[in-house]
Amino acid sequence: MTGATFEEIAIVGIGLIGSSLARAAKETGAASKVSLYDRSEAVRDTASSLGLGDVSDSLAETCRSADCVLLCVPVGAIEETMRDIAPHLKPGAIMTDVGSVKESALNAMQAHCPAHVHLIPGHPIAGTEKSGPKAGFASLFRGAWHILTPIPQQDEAYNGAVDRLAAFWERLGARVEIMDAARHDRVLAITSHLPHLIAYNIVSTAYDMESVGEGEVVKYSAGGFRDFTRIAASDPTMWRDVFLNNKDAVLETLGRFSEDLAALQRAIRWGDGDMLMREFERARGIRKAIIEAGQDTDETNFGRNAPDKKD
Ligand SMILES: NC(=O)C1=CN([C@@H]2O[C@H](COP(=O)(O)OP(=O)(O)OC[C@H]3O[C@@H](n4cnc5c(N)ncnc54)[C@H](O)[C@@H]3O)[C@@H](O)[C@H]2O)C=CC1
Ligand SMILES: O=C(O)C(=O)Cc1ccc(O)cc1
Repeated sequence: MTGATFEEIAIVGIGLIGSSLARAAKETGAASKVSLYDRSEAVRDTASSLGLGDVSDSLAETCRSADCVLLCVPVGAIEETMRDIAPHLKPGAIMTDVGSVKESALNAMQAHCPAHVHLIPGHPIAGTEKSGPKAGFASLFRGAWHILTPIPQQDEAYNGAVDRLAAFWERLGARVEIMDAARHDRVLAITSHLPHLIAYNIVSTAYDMESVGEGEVVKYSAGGFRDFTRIAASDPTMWRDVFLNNKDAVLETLGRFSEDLAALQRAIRWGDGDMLMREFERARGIRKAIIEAGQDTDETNFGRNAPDKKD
């Protein structure tokens, strides 16, 4: 495609996602100008030295002439950041975010977003356990889903803005899906949020086992446990905010999970091998379906396509 989708984008929050966006927008030509802001001076300095775009120490300056502002901060910081950005947005601009929870993000942004701006929340289903500007990379969104949760029943100009934002993400290589915010939160509770909670919990249990020393856990950790430790290395602030902001859906999913886990516990106790076989075979089927749907290629597998950099 020739010509940028947006003349100028502003990225607020230059961590893993914000810096990946900056790199991808430049590499694909989706934006002619990339303006960046982070509240941390150290992060701004790193972003400048990495050449990610025009880094400013003024949030107002960063957002003033942007056609699209992308909020890439932890979910718990969305409301205050939106409040600070609001007076500086130009009429007709698109305001979006990348938060992992969508209903609370929508409410937080809607509370402050001016009427002359098109508010379209979004969430890239792509990431890694790393954080910070050095951890980002341009191919992160390639082949991954990007979910947009627009406000229903808006006018034609709004719908046009949704199409434009979708075109931007597609230019970065993402596949765009439109979804209701509450539904997004229920789906992600089981496919992303609960797996992270389980990972944090299994690592914590291993730490606390009196009968197995920490050294042995590190030394003999087999594939399964190692995979959990990767996920449990994710940013604590980000995940605290996810759980506090998707409380209802996570608690409901956790309830079902605990019941199913108790059933497996029972099957082990009573030697019910048939039940274990039934459950394990069904789980294998889901894995097969994910592979067949092309969701576990090198392009889309979380983290696997990340350059192995320390942050
Ligand atoms: N890490 C991941 O794998 C994914 C994260 N997300 C979402 O993306 C968002 C950002 O996550 P990451 O990039 O991983 O985090 P990160 O920790 O790498 O970066 C966040 C950045 O936001 C900055 N920040 C915090 N509060 C701010 C504020 N008030 N004003 C300006 N900057 C502020 C921090 O200084 C930091 O540089 C989160 O909402 C997260 O839920 C979405 C998909 C994947
Ligand atoms: O690293 C992993 O395994 C992930 O699950 C990445 C991830 C984290 C949070 C999101 O909202 C989306 C993707």
